[in-house]
Amino acid sequence: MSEDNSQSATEHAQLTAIRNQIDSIDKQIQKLIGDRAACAHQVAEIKTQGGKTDVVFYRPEREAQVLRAVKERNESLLPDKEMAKLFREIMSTCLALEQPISVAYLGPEGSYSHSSVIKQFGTSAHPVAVSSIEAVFDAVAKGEVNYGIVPVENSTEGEVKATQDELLKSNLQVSGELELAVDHCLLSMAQSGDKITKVVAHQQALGQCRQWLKNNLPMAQLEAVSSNAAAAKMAQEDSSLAAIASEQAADLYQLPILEYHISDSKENSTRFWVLGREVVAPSGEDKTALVISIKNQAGALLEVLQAFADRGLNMTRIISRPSKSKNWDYVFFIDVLGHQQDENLKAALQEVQQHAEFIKILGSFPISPL
Ligand SMILES: O=C(O)C(=O)C[C@]1(C(=O)O)C=C[C@@H](O)C=C1
Repeated sequence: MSEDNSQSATEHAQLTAIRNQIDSIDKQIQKLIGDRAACAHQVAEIKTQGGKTDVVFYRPEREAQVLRAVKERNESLLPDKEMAKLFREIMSTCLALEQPISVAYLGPEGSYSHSSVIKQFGTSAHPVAVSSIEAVFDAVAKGEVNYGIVPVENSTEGEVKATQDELLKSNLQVSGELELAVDHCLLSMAQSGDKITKVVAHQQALGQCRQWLKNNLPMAQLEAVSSNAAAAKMAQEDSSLAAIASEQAADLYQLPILEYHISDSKENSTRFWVLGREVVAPSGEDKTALVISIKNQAGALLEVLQAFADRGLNMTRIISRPSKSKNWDYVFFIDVLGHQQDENLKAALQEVQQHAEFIKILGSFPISPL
């Protein structure tokens, strides 16, 4: 036997041994996942006992606690977030066993909103594409879907005005929050960059990759289209085109990724909110979103801010928007750490009420562990 062969025989024996170990571990994992699913089934029976019909199966506060615990006890070679993602998927299938969950998002398929549905609910949820942010609110309010997901704020572009304006009118609850890295890729059927004559993408994506395009595809024409997902569809049919879109869009439209991470700012990310019809219980690490209009008197806004500051409550965001009821009249959207059932936040909100003409709690929800 040559040295090479003997080496590969040793390697073969080593691989066989470790693969046997993997097989045995997989068997145990499978058995335990099956046991976990049986528990979820029992949870559903408990939730529906006595013939209850208005049952809430999805419990974001519990999911956040499970995922935080997974990250906390992780001592493996896998990063905390990757380990949490695996459990995100396990819970997604367990929840689907209790009740299939439908989630409306701003389509088309392959958009960043679509990715946010999968990140928050896992792949067992049913994403339902609708054509506007207003339509997401509508679908949840009418009970056509269980939940909705809307973009709230982009790290480079700022707040999403349509979402803020709908929140002001709506009676829905903000039930969750997640942040999604907006990491653009260049997708094309072309064999190489020099075969690309045109780059298609949503105007915003073209803007976010302007420098990269100038440096790497200086000769290509740039064309703005309705969405990045629509651009991916076009690139699928014409190999002289390249689209800017997400890795998920590449998967969906079966387009090769010629280049990853082409955004000029590597930190570009969007925050999304989950919209539901139920109030979410405290998870231990929560945030509360509210909207207020203040009395037209000197120092009223300062009094509001003071009510939070006096109690050591961390305000993570404040933005103003026209109230739309009177010219030059504004409302303030405020995010503060804590749950509306926490004693100190409750007291702060009562004090805020004294200085506000109007106050609406949009919801308390878990800070995302993902
Ligand atoms: O604890 C519950 O209420 C469950 O329904 C179980 C479970 C899980 O798989 O852990 C599933 C779905 C919920 O969103 C939260 C948790």
